Amino acid sequence: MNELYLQAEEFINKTYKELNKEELIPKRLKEIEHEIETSNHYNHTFEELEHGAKMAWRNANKCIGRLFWNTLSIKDAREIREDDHVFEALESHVRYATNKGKIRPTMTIFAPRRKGHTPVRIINHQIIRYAGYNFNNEIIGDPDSIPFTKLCQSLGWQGEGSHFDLLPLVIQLNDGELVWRSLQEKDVLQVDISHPELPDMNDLGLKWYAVPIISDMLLEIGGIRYPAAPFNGWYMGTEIGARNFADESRYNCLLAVAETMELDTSKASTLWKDRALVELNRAVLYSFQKVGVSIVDHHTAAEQFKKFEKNEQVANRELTGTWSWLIPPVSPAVTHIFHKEYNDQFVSPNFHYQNRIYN
Ligand code: HEM
Ligand SMILES: N=C(Nc1cccc(CNC[C@@H]2CCCN2)c1)c1cccs1
Repeated sequence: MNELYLQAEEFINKTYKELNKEELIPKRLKEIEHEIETSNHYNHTFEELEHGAKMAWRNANKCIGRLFWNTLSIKDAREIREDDHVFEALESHVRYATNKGKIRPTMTIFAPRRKGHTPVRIINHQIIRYAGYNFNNEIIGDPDSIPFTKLCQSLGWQGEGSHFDLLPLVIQLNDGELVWRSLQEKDVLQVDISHPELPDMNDLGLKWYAVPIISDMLLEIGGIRYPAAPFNGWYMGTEIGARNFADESRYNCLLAVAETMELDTSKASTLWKDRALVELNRAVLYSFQKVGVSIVDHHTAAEQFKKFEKNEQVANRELTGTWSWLIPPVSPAVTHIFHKEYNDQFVSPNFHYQNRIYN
């Protein structure tokens, strides 16, 4: 029996049951069987695409934000074939998702792989991200972006060399040459980081973008693979405050924060790193909330995840998760997640990593 048909059958049965449309299953499976026989492919209806994308989020084992899986907004971009229209769809995604700060979880889905070809690929890791440079061992910007920044420069893009240069969009159509275009600054909401009690924190000149939009993962639904399906939610504060700003291999700010707090950094046992980390994370949450940009603290996120666990039990679905990714990087053991185990099994529909064409 055809492997693609088996995956389609499993997806249709599960989906139409969840949508209370079981009576339509036999007819739909006949249509799909015929389509696969004649073209070794089948096309999802918008409803199948929409629910499949929501199921993929629900099955994302590393995601603590899954309580809201059923609220995902889907933009159908499967008919887009020209680079100008791809760029327009991405800029439209940024504006729609940003929503002046009241972030809307959104996914734009471009054409699926067919006959070994990839109609659209987005090369960026995230739609909005800062450049990274290594000027003779002087590191500027986000070190994580150094390889992609070099690729952009090789395509003719030039940054200003600041710590927060917005990277351009880079796409590939039909496995062809790379095409790039800069985002419009006015579309990119960014938040200046200040502290509720420590005024000197402003002098660090820190800021971050409001909307994280992952654009390099492949979405698989019922055996059909969508290599370009950028998706966004809102940030959990620790992603910015405990990783992007604090990792030594990222913006490496902890010592600078400790110095503005006039902490004793002479020995580890003063726990100066922990005190700087907490205040930096408080500053991130305070700054986003002050300007009305959606963000969640790691305690609230863990409580929401607990509600998700309960909902899945009531829905009679096996919960799957990746413990090491679900625990937050700040105070993990004060969340319930730390104290339980999770079944890290893969369930389709889901997301997959895919090869990076730069390094
Ligand atoms: C709505 C707010 C959301 C929050 C607060 C949230 C939070 C997170 C966090 C903190 C991570 C770990 C990221 C890291 O440590 O680098 C994560 C991973 C992930 N999330 Fe969510 N998420 C949200 C929405 C979404 C949406 C809308 C999708 C897709 C439709 C999604 C899919 C994923 C996936 C696939 C991963 C794993 C990424 C990887 O393997 O690198 N999340 N999420
Ligand atoms: N809040 C978010 N964070 C998030 C989710 C998935 C993946 C990522 C990026 N993870 C990889 C980064 C890059 C180095 C280590 N972490 C961030 C969301 C991004 C898109 C939807 S929600």
